Amino acid sequence: MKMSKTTNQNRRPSFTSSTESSMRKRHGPPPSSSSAVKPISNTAVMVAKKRAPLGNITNQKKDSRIFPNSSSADSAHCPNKSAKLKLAAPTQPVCVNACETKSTCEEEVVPIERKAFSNLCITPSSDTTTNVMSETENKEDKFMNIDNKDDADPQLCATFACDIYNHLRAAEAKKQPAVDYMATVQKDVNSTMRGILVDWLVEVSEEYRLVPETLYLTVNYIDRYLSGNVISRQKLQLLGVACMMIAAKYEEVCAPQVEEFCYITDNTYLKDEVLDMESAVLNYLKFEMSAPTVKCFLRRFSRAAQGVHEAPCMQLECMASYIAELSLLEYTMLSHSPSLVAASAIFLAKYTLDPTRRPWNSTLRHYTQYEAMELRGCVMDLQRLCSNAHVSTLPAVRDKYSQHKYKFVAKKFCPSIIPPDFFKNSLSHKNQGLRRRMDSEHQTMETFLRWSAELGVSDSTDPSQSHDSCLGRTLSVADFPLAGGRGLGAVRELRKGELVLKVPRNALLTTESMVAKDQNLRDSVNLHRSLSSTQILSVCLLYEMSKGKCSFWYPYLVHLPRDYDLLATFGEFEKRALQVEDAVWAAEKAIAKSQSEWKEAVTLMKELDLKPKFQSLQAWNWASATISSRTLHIPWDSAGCLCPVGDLFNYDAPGDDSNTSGGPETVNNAEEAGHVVETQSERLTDGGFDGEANAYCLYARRNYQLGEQVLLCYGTYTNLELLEHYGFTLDENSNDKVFIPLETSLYALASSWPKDSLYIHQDGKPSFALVSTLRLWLIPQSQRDKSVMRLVYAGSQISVKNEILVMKWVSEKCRSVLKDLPTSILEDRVILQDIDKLQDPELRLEQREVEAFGSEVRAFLEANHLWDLINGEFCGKTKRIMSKWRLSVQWRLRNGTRTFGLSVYHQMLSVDGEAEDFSCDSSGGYKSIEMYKIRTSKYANASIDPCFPDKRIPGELQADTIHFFFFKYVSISEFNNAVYM
Ligand SMILES: C[S@@+](CC[C@H](N)C(=O)[O-])C[C@H]1O[C@@H](n2cnc3c(N)ncnc32)[C@H](O)[C@@H]1O
Repeated sequence: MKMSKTTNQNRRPSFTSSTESSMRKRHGPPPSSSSAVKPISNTAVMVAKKRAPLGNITNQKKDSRIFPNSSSADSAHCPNKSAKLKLAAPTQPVCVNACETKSTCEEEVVPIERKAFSNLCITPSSDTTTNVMSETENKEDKFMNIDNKDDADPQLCATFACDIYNHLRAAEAKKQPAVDYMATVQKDVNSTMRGILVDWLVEVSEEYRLVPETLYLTVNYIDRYLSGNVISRQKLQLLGVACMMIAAKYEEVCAPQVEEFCYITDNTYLKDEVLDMESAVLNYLKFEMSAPTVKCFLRRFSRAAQGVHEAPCMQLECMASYIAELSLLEYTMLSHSPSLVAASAIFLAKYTLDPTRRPWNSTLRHYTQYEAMELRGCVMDLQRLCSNAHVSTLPAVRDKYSQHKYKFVAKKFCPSIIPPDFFKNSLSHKNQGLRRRMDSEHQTMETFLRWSAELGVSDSTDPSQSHDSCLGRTLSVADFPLAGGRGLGAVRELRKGELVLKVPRNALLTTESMVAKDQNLRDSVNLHRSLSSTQILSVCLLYEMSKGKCSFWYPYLVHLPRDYDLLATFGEFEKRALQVEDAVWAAEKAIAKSQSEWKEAVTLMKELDLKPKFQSLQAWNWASATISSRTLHIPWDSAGCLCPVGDLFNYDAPGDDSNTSGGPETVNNAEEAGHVVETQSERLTDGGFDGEANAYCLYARRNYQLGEQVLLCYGTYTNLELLEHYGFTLDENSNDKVFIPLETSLYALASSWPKDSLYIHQDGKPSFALVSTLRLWLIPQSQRDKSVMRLVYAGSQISVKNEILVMKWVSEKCRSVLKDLPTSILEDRVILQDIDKLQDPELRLEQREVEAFGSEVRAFLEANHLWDLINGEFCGKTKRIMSKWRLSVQWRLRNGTRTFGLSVYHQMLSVDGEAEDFSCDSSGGYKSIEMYKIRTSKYANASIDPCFPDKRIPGELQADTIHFFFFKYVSISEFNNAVYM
């Protein structure tokens, strides 16, 4: 993880620039003032009243009865309102706090002592510092009995809770509306109108301060009525108020009168009409007015989510209520039962408030009777609603929960990804082994963080705050399955440039610090100064490892990965699977280098009397990989240092302007302009050794939301380099380069540019040096005079003919490279899927799936004698080989896709370019092709571009636009059809 040699002082100013605008870009504008706290006043009431809820949809005339054009005179209405509002204060929940009786809850119950309240959201407490273990899988996941019979609160109905809850679960199916009534019953109304109605009712219930149960029951009555009665759009609002009136009579201590329901519709309906509708609803529902709504379940599940805390966690309750109320707006949510929506709302609320923790646990599983897996579909639907809430045209729920009294939960960021692992039922007896392992990892992590704190490692700038963990005020260890695995998450919002971690020099593992603690090591190392500093650090690391618990750094060392996926650790199969000559060669070189360095260092290891297992090549590979992937740069040793806690940051590639802060990230642009080649010192960094502080200081490279992973830029790397030094690749890596083999004479001609400047960019475009060299190479030698050379070095085209030759040549070259590779892009995708299937221990492969495996998968199974083990448990070694093989396929797929990109790009441009009359300009590169006409109908028909809704490409497009167009919006198969057919 080599950090830049750039000093902290050089880097810091770049972090101080304001990040407001970039945050806006990423997260949209801040909430408008309209979503801020709204005063409850008569004026506010009138705001609710005056809305014409279905107007947009029904195209009603302004004077239509259902959507009256309200006037300011209305505000004089309802003289008793304020008195009534006071009377109608929310009632306490009645029977919904169902709890379970002892008979059904006895298994596994752990006696609970009442604890002090602790908030569930991430707070800078030491509780939140060790999130590397999921909640369900660590020792804290003890089942908690939430039905304490001695509970003083009779409303909790502890004795009958279980029976009540079971009854509600059984009853919910009976009181459910049809899930498809819009399609099968209704003719004039649709789900959008229903949404508008519910949105308005949310506002009404807020203005009249009705209890939440009233709102939920209202919506239940509406849906049940609509399930069997066709209604016109003009009557939809009437149905809404009639249902709310019934629900209010059922739930409220002091329900609003019928006149008030007429008034709230701006007297659109007469009193008799409302009463008639009330009677129709009651008759249709056969006076069965109680129904288990989401709210019924939510109350109990929310209690289960909080365990046995004295005081409720308001933030969790508000968040879950917000999510559940959003579900009311959405007709399609009717397909989920209320208990499922309630459980899923709790799941998502917990996850939103603390994305670093597994939201589901044994207590929730027990009381909701849902496994995490069963919630998945519903949680995803709710997450979609939350993510879209800020752009929704139905703002009432969002506005309501943007208020202080609801803890502003609607303003909380809803993470877009939920780790699939969180839906796994990991407490089954099958996973006991895993759980034990995670328990122990959890404990050692706690020990490690405590040990680090004692050494002065801290994520707090306030030295007076002494804690028994070095984290918790700024960062927390967490698992990010899709972005590097174990890493560090933000436990609060972080500002760009903020110091997030400080690791004092005495905590760093360096050759110097290790030899300082061991005379024997120092003496031996001094005799082997011919070894490189990295070799010496490797030996010191192995030596330290061999000490086991006696090592000063033992708490740190136990957390190092046991194995790595760096190129040097690849076996023959994985190496060959890279397919591309350059990559295979890089792997061979890395393997050979590791071997030769090991051989050179063996003598020193022998002298140190290391146990044979620490002297082996395997141990050496481990030590070298540890150093390659985890060291940070320090000024006094080129091998770098191992930085406890600091090496838990995962990687973020430089290159995104909104993330970075000017300066070195312009490397690509510089290259484009011909000023090629970055140096190590130009690489981006987010920290460095600060001599004054005598500590390694790490800074936030951008703003972070609570719960987001905090990343570090280790430097600028292509995917092959990432694989070589760190053992992973990125799908979106703006620094990736693809090298296609070129003719020797071409390399000779390009001698003024370094060889590695002739490449294809991540977006499929050729590099400046490659285009320029080709332009020159493709004209006869006799014509390469001074004026031509000047044009070439200025980045300009030489002639139309020459330019087309360049395009054709590149296109052909790329296609022939792709053709020569053993597998196609499509096949690679299938191989990746097959590897995933093989790696999934929960998936049982059908015979026909196994038979359909392609030759590479078969060869792998053959080479590793795995045929008999399919659907069985692979051993650790096999799993490791498989993950390396997967990396190879992933790398070559990404590489091939870029080559394909270039091939297609040129193919397309040259086909049309040939027929066109275009003039060269001096802007250089392919920008000069901006006047190409895309007029062939085959391209126009192939277009599927949201930017051009009429599905036609406009007559003239800039080259960049064409490029963008083809790679972002047209799939490879569509493009194949368009271009090659
Ligand atoms: C300095 S360590 C980071 C912490 C590491 N994840 C851990 O658990 O200790 C670097 C290693 O993390 C993993 N890693 C870091 N960033 C990654 C990313 N963006 N994608 C995938 N893996 C990543 C790679 O295995 C890499 O070698």
